[in-house]
Amino acid sequence: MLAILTCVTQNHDEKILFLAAVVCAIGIYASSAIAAHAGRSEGLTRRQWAAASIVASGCTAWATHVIALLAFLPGMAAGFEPVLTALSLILVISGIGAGVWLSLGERRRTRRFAAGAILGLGIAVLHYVGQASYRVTGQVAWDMLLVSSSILVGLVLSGTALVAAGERSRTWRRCAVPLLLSSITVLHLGGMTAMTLIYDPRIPLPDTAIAPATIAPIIAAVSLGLLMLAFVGLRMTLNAKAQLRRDRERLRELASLALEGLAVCEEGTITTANHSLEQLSGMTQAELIGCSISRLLPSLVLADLPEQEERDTKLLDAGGQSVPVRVLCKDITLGHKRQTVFAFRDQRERLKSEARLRALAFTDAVTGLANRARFGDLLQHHAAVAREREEGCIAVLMLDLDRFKFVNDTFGHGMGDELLRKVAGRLTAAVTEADVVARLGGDEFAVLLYGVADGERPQQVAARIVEAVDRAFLLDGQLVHVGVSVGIAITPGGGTGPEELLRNADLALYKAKAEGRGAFRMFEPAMAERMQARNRMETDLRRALAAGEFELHFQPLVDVQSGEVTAAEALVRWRHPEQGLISPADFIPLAEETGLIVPLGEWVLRTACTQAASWPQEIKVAVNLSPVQVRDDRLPETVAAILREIGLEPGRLELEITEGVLLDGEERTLAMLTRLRAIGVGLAMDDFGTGYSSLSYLRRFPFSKIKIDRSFVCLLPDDAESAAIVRAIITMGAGLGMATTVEGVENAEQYAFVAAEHCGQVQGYHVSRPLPGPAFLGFLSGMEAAA
Ligand SMILES: Nc1nc2c(ncn2[C@@H]2O[C@@H]3COP(=O)(O)O[C@H]4[C@@H](O)[C@H](n5cnc6c(=O)[nH]c(N)nc65)O[C@@H]4COP(=O)(O)O[C@H]3[C@H]2O)c(=O)[nH]1
Repeated sequence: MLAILTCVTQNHDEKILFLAAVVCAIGIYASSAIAAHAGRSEGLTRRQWAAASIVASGCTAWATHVIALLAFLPGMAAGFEPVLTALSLILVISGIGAGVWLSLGERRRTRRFAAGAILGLGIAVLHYVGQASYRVTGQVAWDMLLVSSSILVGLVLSGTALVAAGERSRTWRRCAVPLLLSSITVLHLGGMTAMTLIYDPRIPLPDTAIAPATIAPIIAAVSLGLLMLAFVGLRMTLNAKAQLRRDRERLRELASLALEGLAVCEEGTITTANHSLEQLSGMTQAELIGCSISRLLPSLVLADLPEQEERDTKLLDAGGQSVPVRVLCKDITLGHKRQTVFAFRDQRERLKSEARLRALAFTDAVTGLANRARFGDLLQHHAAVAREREEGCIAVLMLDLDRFKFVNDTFGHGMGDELLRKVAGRLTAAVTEADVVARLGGDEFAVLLYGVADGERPQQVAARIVEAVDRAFLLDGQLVHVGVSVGIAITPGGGTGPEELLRNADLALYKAKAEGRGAFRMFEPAMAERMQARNRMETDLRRALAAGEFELHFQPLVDVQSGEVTAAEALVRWRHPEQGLISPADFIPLAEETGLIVPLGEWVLRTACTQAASWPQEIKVAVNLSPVQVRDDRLPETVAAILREIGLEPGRLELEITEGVLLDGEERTLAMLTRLRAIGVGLAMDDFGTGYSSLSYLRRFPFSKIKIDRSFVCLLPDDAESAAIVRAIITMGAGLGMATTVEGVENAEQYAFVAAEHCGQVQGYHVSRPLPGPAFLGFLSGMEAAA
């Protein structure tokens, strides 16, 4: 170290040495400014400026070295061997070129270090080939230890310089030039100190040696070139900075208009942020600028963020709160610099409205209970869990309100909704918080219980529900009674999959309703079998209708006063190819459920009217109408058309309607019956006394006849209560101007009783059983002959 210091201070002309340093500094500035410009350029221009930068670097190193040699004071004549001097220039340009080329785009430090070492090697070769070209009148001796140590240190320094140049950190990058300068200095001064010149007049300077005075102008020209290049570089740098300022300003103006938060980053550090980002992050502009983007987006690996692809993540705001954001990043060139723009879209409102929508999609709007979709999801989930864990069962309770339609039609839909809300409240109160209550639609509710051990808890819950809904509801100041029927299916016997459970709970519900409503039933496998049999029958029924397997029997109605047959009731029969004659009680309910009653009823009506047309004029025909038919708006037109088609007088047709029809909604039924009456047909209230009959019904509805149900007749004449009822109805009918028919008269005593009570007509086995058409005609002839 001392030797180097002595060499610098004693063996060098300090002014020229200073000049070498100045040329070196100018050259390095020119090379790096041009290299930076190359980095900002594209394509061929980029390559050309990169080559110029390499040549400038080589020339800088070479000129510095030669000027430093000129500063050296050997104390004897000295000169430069031209070939080696030129070769040293070529070698240093090649070395620097190779080093730079290898380091371009290289992120691995070891590779960059190797590239830097190659670059350093070029400079070392420059020095030692250059020094070899330095000739004096004497001998040159070398301190090889110093040579090799200066090369080693020089290579390490130049390798480290290129490692630093490629680092992300600005501080490290700033160290690159001083490190490279140190490498050059060490190589030069080390080489100079290692060289010992021994004056020997016997060794003259070679003839070809160029005198220092001759090489000085060449060096001056090269230095001037470097100086010019430095100016060009300076100009380009200033332009680039101005461009960057303009671009940033323009971007800031644009960004201030954006509703989304925007941040422009340079190597992960925010350089520009807009007002929206300030609001989103709760940070001021001053806090944002210079802040690392990772501080805002801690959960995002920025290197993995593809360009132009939105990512949902969390933004950490000033208060440490996570704000859900959607981030989009894009690399842009700003004033020739690669920068990254991050756009932040606040997701809070979107997520809130999505959550609201999700809640709406899974909630029943009327009751606020879970809806069908939500119930289906929960059932699927819990059924899967129950299957996997094999512990605990789940139970599905299907509920159907018994008289909801009546309430809805009578009090209106607003009250119907109110009732549903009240029912929902009672259902929720009847279960625990862990259980799920849902409204599946209309008056259909469902309950899901999980973790049940056996049928005991589901049955207890069902009993509580039946009891709760059975209590009267106060609606618009009126007490309203509705009941509920419940069907229960429990895993695994009642099914394991969600659909199976629902289907089986439905079957149990069907059974509960069929057995009288206001009750609950557990699913039993026999129910499924019965349902299958029912399904088979339905298919059979459709086929029978097409195949003409139905026939009509007629039961005479006798006028008590005259003893003559005045009418006959048409009663349908199904002559099944295998099962023989099937009673209507066995298939009419199914035909009603499936809607098949409409075509079947039309067939009955047409057939009954056709047959009646061939009977004596004074005999009427009575046809039963199902409530389903009465609900059909086209019924009056159908009846009128059939009568017209057959040519039967409307007065000869009597339509029998059960009281149940009146429950369908008074106004609608009244309108329908009025339209039927307008055709001229008679209307009989069938099975009177069994349903919800009231005197007001009889007064309001245009019935021409009451048929007293046979349940009141079977105990006559001995049962005083039955006798009183029958007597009362006959009296009431007479009072209202309606004819009365007593059904189910099976013996002479009953006949005598009703005759004594002045009933109009009698129907029953005592007169005749229902007879096929020809037999009925035979019966009529028989009656005529007897008379
Ligand atoms: N025990 C007893 N029974 C007697 C006596 N006299 C008549 N019956 C039976 O009582 C039922 C009278 O018909 P309904 O009350 O209208 O009751 C009918 C009616 O509601 C329905 N029905 C029959 N045919 C039709 C039809 O064409 N359309 C519709 N919608 N319903 C029908 O099926 C029900 C049953 O019909 P059926 O089995 O034919 O049974 C008939 C008849 O056979 C008697 O003295 N003692």
